Amino acid sequence: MVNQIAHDTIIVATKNKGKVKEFAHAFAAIGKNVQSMYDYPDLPDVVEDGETFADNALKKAKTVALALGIPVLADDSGLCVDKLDGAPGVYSARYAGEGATDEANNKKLLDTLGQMEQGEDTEQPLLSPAQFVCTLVVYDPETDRVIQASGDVEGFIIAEPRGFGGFGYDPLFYLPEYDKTMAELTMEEKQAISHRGRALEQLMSQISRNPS
Ligand SMILES: O=c1nc[nH]c2c1ncn2[C@H]1C[C@H](O)[C@@H](COP(=O)(O)OP(=O)(O)OP(=O)(O)O)O1
Ligand SMILES: [Mg+2]
Repeated sequence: MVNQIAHDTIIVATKNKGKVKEFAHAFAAIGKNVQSMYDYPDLPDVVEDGETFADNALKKAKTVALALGIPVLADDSGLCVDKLDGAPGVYSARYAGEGATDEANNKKLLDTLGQMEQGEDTEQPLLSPAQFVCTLVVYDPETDRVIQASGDVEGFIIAEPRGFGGFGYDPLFYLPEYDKTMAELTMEEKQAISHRGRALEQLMSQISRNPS
């Protein structure tokens, strides 16, 4: 990548428009454009069958980088809920089934937690601790070099969605220190504290410490 950081355009192996917006915003700050898999319609599909975020991120970065012949960044991320023993985890995107919408995944999460709560003596429904987790991988097809970075953020799942920013599970992810959900933060605020923002910071510092 490191090569790639020298270029004006960063290619991100994603089809998630929410991620594309966040990366575009982050890289604009250092004068870089972002392209995604939508800019290269003939790319092969990537089956995300890894057991970890890192496995899937590497698979996405490598598949697209080998197809294009240049370094590529990929993001694999998800929501881990304590009460669900870390689920949906790497299955976050398809929690409610293959190709599920964010709305369907959010509904499934609330239904699942709601069912678990029946019979529980709880005053505060659904304040289940949870983490967002993100692993970023850059793969350079010329050198076979891999750079990996991760980030996470702690919060709580709330019973009613709040806010219209962000994407995915953001409206259900409550941050007590802000008294807001992730979907009620501005993009700058989200970036400063999110799993993706933290992973990106770690990635950039690795690259600046170890350029090639
Ligand atoms: O900041 C976030 N705010 C809310 N939800 C989030 C976030 N970050 C990941 N998530 C959720 C969305 C999706 O359900 C799953 C990611 O799955 P993941 O496979 O990495 O991404 P994806 O399939 O949407 O796009 P792609 O693989 O093309 O990058 O975790
Ligand atoms: Mg995916």
